[in-house]
Amino acid sequence: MRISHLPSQHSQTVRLLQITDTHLFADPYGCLLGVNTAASFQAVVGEIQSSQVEFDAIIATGDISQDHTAESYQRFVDGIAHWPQPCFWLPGNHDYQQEMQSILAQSTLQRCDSVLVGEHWQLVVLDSQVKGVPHGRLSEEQLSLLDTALSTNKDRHTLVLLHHHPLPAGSAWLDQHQLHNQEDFWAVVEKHNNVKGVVCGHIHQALDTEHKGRRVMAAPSTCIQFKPDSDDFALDSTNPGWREIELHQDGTIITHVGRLKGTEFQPDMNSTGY
Ligand SMILES: Nc1ncnc2c1ncn2[C@@H]1O[C@@H]2COP(=O)(O)O[C@H]2[C@H]1O
Ligand SMILES: [Fe+2]
Repeated sequence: MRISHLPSQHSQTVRLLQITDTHLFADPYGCLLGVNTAASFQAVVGEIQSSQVEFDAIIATGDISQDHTAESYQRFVDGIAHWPQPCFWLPGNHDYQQEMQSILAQSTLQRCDSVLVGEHWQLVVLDSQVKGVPHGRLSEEQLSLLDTALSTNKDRHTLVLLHHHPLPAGSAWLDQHQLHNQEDFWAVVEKHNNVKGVVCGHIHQALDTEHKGRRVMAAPSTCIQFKPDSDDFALDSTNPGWREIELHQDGTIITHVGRLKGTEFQPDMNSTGY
């Protein structure tokens, strides 16, 4: 297992910044359904800076690239390069692992399975990608990695990260692309009492709910947003954004979503998919 450490900083509380579904292209003018994804990503990074969001690490929960190019991954690296904090990342369905592994291994970026966070927490960072299809699945290896991390560090509160949503989000078109073996995932989680939260990307919308007694959160994409509770593909006019997650030493999670202001990154609302 690839294990990283994130020492706790000034206080015992650890603050994470979730950035997800950037869908970047090699082309700086590359657009997804009318939104220039490089520009919206840069705007989100700029807004996080100007609103002085404080965080100890970034978690990038997949779909970093839309075109699988090394340049698109480099664009992500460059976009966060001014931040000295580490970035822990995992692959989404749109990612190309070979390029990811080589480009996202620079400076502060790390692909690891588990992060021991301060004295009280751990992150388990899972790969739910099934090559070439939008839905997710956790392999036996990933399920066993989760099980091992949870039992080895049973005294640490745990936040599990994966790209695909491990519960129905409430939109039929999107739920066909959810984590397909979610019963297997929850069976492992339910064996242990230290999982305090699960964080995913993929659904391009904010979510903060409870499932099987555990907190489940997702963040807006830095580009286009999907309309909640729509059985057919539909975009939402809410702005690109991010999620901030505070991990407290007693196991409490405090979280909120930040978004851009204005109307610069409105997608083509009549799009029917991509
Ligand atoms: N109209 C559609 N119907 C079903 N799936 C779609 C449609 N448009 C896009 N998708 C896929 O659904 C995925 C959901 O989010 P992704 O960013 O992974 O990428 C999306 C596409 O792979
Ligand atoms: Fe996505």
